[in-house]
Amino acid sequence: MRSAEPIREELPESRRWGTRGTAGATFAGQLTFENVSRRFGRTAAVEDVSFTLKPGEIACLLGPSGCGKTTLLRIAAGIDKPDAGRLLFDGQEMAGPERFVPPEKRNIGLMFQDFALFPHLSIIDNVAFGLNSLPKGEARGIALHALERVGLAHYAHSYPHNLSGGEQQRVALARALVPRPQVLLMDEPFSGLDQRLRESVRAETLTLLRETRASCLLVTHDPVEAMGLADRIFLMRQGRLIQAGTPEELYRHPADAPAARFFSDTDEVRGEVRDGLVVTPLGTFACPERVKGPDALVLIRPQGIRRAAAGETGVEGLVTETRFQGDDVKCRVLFKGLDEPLTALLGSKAAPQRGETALFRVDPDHVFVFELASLQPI
Ligand SMILES: Nc1ncnc2c1ncn2[C@@H]1O[C@H](COP(=O)(O)OP(=O)(O)OP(=O)(O)O)[C@@H](O)[C@H]1O
Repeated sequence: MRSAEPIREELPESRRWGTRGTAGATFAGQLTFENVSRRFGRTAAVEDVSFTLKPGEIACLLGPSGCGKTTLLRIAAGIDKPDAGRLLFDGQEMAGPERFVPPEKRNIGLMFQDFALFPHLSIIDNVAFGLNSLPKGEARGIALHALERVGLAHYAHSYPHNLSGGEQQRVALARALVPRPQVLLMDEPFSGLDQRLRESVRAETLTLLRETRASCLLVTHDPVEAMGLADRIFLMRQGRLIQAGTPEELYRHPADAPAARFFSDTDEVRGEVRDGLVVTPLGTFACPERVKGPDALVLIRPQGIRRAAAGETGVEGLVTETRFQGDDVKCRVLFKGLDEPLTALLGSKAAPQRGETALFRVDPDHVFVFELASLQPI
């Protein structure tokens, strides 16, 4: 049903979201967690976490279920309070021993995984909901502009149940962005979407976030999603911040063995530390200073094992299993000196047959050496 009310008014420049590439006047906020802890009974949901989300940055809180990501987001939003430590917004204390600023005074936007659109409100009224301090006509004008930007203006007078999951997600994003929050907090915003849709909605979300210039802290348990979206990743485990860095830093230089395992499949072999090197049946690798020996845990990514080229030396391995995967073939290769085969991801054109013996080389960029004690799973 179409409303008779006008929904478009001339907007002052500063209230417009703006068309692609012409973001309005929002100044991105900086969010600082300073030694934040939160307990629930005997559970330490968050323990002594410190980090800063920089202005305009898109960062992911990444970690397995129950590691404290949502608790941190709730503390940032003001839905929950820390037991210890402080939360600062642009240097001002929002939560701490002396002070608590309520959610509505924080200029922080929130978007949760179930989108939480109001079923009884039209799409345009859902988007205009957070603009209740403005006259209705102006609020609807801004909402319509935001809907145009996410390509859904034609649904302005429909209701949430008429829209697909991906469309509802875009409406929720428009709703979260129209009040021009300085920081947007998103909790698993793509988890309700199927795989194919997820990628396109994720790309669109990234474009919109860059356009509106809001700083964004996004919770996910999916390392691929975090690497595709984030300027920086904060990796959490059991309530603690394990590592912070760019996706490349975390992927190439994981802080510990569970962090390496979290970012991709790995096989593990034991190495012997000798004169600053670690010796394994697959070759000798540099040994980082943190590993004292005499034994070391060596993690090898499947993409780090390749076939030796003609004339190259290599380690002999027997291919015990092959699985075609399109561009790649996943092989299980048994090397001399090891009890179990390792997984190698080989280009399908160069892949050996099952039962074949071939020479292999291991790329040190995909090898990570840690103390042997680091067997704890993430
Ligand atoms: N209100 C609560 N009462 C009791 N325990 C809680 C409460 N909220 C969180 N916890 C516990 O705190 C820990 C961290 O929970 P949190 O929801 O922050 O983790 P998460 O990383 O966001 O997990 P998920 O990805 O499953 O949402 C968990 O052990 C959880 O059971």
